[in-house]
Amino acid sequence: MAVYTSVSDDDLETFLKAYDIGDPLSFAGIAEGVENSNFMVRTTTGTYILTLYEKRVDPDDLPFFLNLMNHLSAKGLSCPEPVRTRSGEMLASLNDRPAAVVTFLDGVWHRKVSPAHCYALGGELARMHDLGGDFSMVRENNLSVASWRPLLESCGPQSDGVKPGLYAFLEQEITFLEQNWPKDLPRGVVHADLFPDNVFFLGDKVSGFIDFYFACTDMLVYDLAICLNAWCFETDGSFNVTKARQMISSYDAVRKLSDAEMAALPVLARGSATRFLLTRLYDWINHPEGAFVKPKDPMEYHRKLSFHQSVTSSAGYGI
Ligand SMILES: Nc1ncnc2c1ncn2[C@@H]1O[C@H](COP(=O)(O)OP(=O)(O)O)[C@@H](O)[C@H]1O
Ligand SMILES: N[C@@H](CCOP(=O)(O)O)C(=O)O
Repeated sequence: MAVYTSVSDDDLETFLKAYDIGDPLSFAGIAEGVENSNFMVRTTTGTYILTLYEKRVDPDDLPFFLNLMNHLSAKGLSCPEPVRTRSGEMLASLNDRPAAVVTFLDGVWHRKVSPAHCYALGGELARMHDLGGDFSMVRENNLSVASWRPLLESCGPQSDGVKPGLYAFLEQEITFLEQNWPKDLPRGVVHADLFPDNVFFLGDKVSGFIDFYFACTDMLVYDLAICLNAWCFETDGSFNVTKARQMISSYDAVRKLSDAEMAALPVLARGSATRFLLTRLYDWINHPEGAFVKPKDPMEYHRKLSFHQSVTSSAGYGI
């Protein structure tokens, strides 16, 4: 349940007076999500999402996220569009939290992913990268390779309580990644968390991307590596090469991948698996007793990382 901060009907009514979106008809907290408090607000003019940004989001990053969604939606990508207040602001404040209202996207996300979904995702991801090409703001990826060793150190010896030998395994992997991380690949705006729960579909077509709160400036093909991890493994841990081939080929049809980008996929997939293993491990070790958001399983990403360690070229991904 991701509603950390409650909002009363009176608070909402007063808050919405700053916007030109009509009068509230209904208002409900949204159970899904983990980072922020989200509410669905129906008004006389339509349906909107109200987000109150919680402590894991740095308020200084909010202008990047909101301007990015504004930029991409103006260019025709289906993603939440920040609604401005009557005085023209995308960012407001409610109950001592930074807050924003964005447009509601139709569609559902799929727990059971098909090759057709992967095909649709690859093309839309490439389109997002193209449309982000002239976005002028920059936000460095604070969860990239330079952050992994300090993150592991902050997990400390408790890591081995999750799996014996995990600390040494990760230390060795991080050393490999620090030495082999690509430096000269095309960069731009990446979503950086495009998991199935952040991609809505209507039928087999992508109807929108949500949750841009890890978006940053990084190697474009790193986003594809994140998607290979999040979309192409089966629940039994096996890698589905058909899904990977569908995703990579549809991406490549919209935005041509260079030989260097293709060749970098295995190391980027290792890096992406390491990133999610580490953040999940940190949350697993540090989640407060009785917290209502269940931490995600770090070992899922240990298994994914072990698979990528066995991949020697992009042929391992069906291409
Ligand atoms: N623009 C939107 N349109 C429709 N539903 C949305 C939108 N934004 C968020 N949601 C709903 O809220 C849930 C949580 O949103 P998300 O941004 O993933 O939260 P968090 O950042 O806390 O993980 C989503 O799974 C979806 O159900
Ligand atoms: N996708 C990440 C966790 C971030 O959750 P989200 O609800 O903000 O997408 C993971 O699976 O580790």
